[in-house]
Amino acid sequence: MTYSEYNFDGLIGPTHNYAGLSFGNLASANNAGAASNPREAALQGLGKMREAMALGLGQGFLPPHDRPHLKTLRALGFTGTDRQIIEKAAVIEPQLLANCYAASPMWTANAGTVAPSPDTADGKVHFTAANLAANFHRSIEADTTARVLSHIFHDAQYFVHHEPLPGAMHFGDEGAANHGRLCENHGDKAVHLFVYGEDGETFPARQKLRASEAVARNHQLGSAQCVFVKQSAAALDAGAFHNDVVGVANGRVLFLHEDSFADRDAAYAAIREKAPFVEIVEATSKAVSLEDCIKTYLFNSQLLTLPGGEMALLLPAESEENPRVKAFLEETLAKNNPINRVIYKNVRESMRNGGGPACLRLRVVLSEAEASAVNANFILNEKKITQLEGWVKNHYRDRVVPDDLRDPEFMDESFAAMQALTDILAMGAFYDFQR
Ligand SMILES: NCCC[C@H](NC(=O)CCC(=O)O)C(=O)O
Repeated sequence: MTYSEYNFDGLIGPTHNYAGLSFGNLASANNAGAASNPREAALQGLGKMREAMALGLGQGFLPPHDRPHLKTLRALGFTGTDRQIIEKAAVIEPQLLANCYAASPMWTANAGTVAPSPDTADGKVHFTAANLAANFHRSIEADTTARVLSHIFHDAQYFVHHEPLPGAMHFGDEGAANHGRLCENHGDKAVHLFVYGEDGETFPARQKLRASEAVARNHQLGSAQCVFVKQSAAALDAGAFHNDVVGVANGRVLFLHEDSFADRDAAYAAIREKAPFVEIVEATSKAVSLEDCIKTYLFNSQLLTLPGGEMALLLPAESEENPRVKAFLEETLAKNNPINRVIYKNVRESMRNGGGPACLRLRVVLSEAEASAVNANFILNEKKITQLEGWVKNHYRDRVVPDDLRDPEFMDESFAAMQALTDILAMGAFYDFQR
């Protein structure tokens, strides 16, 4: 059977804005209150998807969520018509309103964790939507994300869905952003690398060990297939709120910063024991500081196996602009390792909220039969991506500032866009605002 990796990118929603909501995420804090450009953001995201398609890779997408999330505002005691809810929240709880307006479901690496069928005891593809309990604006994504995943991967013959983990931060789970899969070929039974954190001096850890263990149990992974590694407090405190800011795994390659893990040597030994084929490609602090990693998101790149077998890194443009990072990448290409191509893409609108190319995608390895059971409305081809670009151009603003969130007109526009999208994708009355 042939297995391929599909990247499901988040289609960036019409309310993309900079509200400074994520403590520990330096870009989010530094750009709080700045003007965003949702139209450009969504087109940059689609541009990245086009790049992966041009490389011959399978590309899907997950739709944005309905924002502002009125269901949350109603649950928190705001009453009246939709417009009245916005007007009241804008006066009484502007920060809460901003939380309910976040377009953060765009970062689908946090949508959930996936275990492909070669890895699981029952031979099915398992999904656990992330509870994203660490941040309020993200925690309200979990229900809709679970609904989206079950909608797209609907066929129970192939796909199993687990509810987001209960218990909020006790089982804080941020999905695939702290998870990597190591194997010689996508279709092999793989070793799963789960990275968890403990609070640093400055910033809190979002992913709990007990959550990673629960996901591994849900996904029916054997203990010989799982490695649980603690991230370093230094990386966390430097701004690596998700481990995918300092490392990425693909196939047999683990590409990372040497200060990613709390105990580097023990972590590498544990990984090598279960995945002896692993090739670790590392940046030393001397070559690239953690600060440069966080600024450029060098490791938040997509490490892609191309149809010919070579590997390419799809990096944010910020990595090309930093001379030390660029030199490290050139050195990496010249060395004897499977990475032999770099591609830089502009995803600046997302980067300014702390999300690079890897944050914007959820990887799902599928057999041919599984791929043909996926809801085809969410797999891209030239016609579909052109249609989505047209939808963005019709419905999105090119400038959003914090005060715009107070204006019910902006809500109406966002819902009109979402209504049009559900029509394009034949989703029916899918979102809370349509029910
Ligand atoms: N994987 C990348 C996630 C980035 C995301 N940023 C945000 O939610 C920022 C939103 C804002 O501040 O407006 C986060 O921190 O979880």
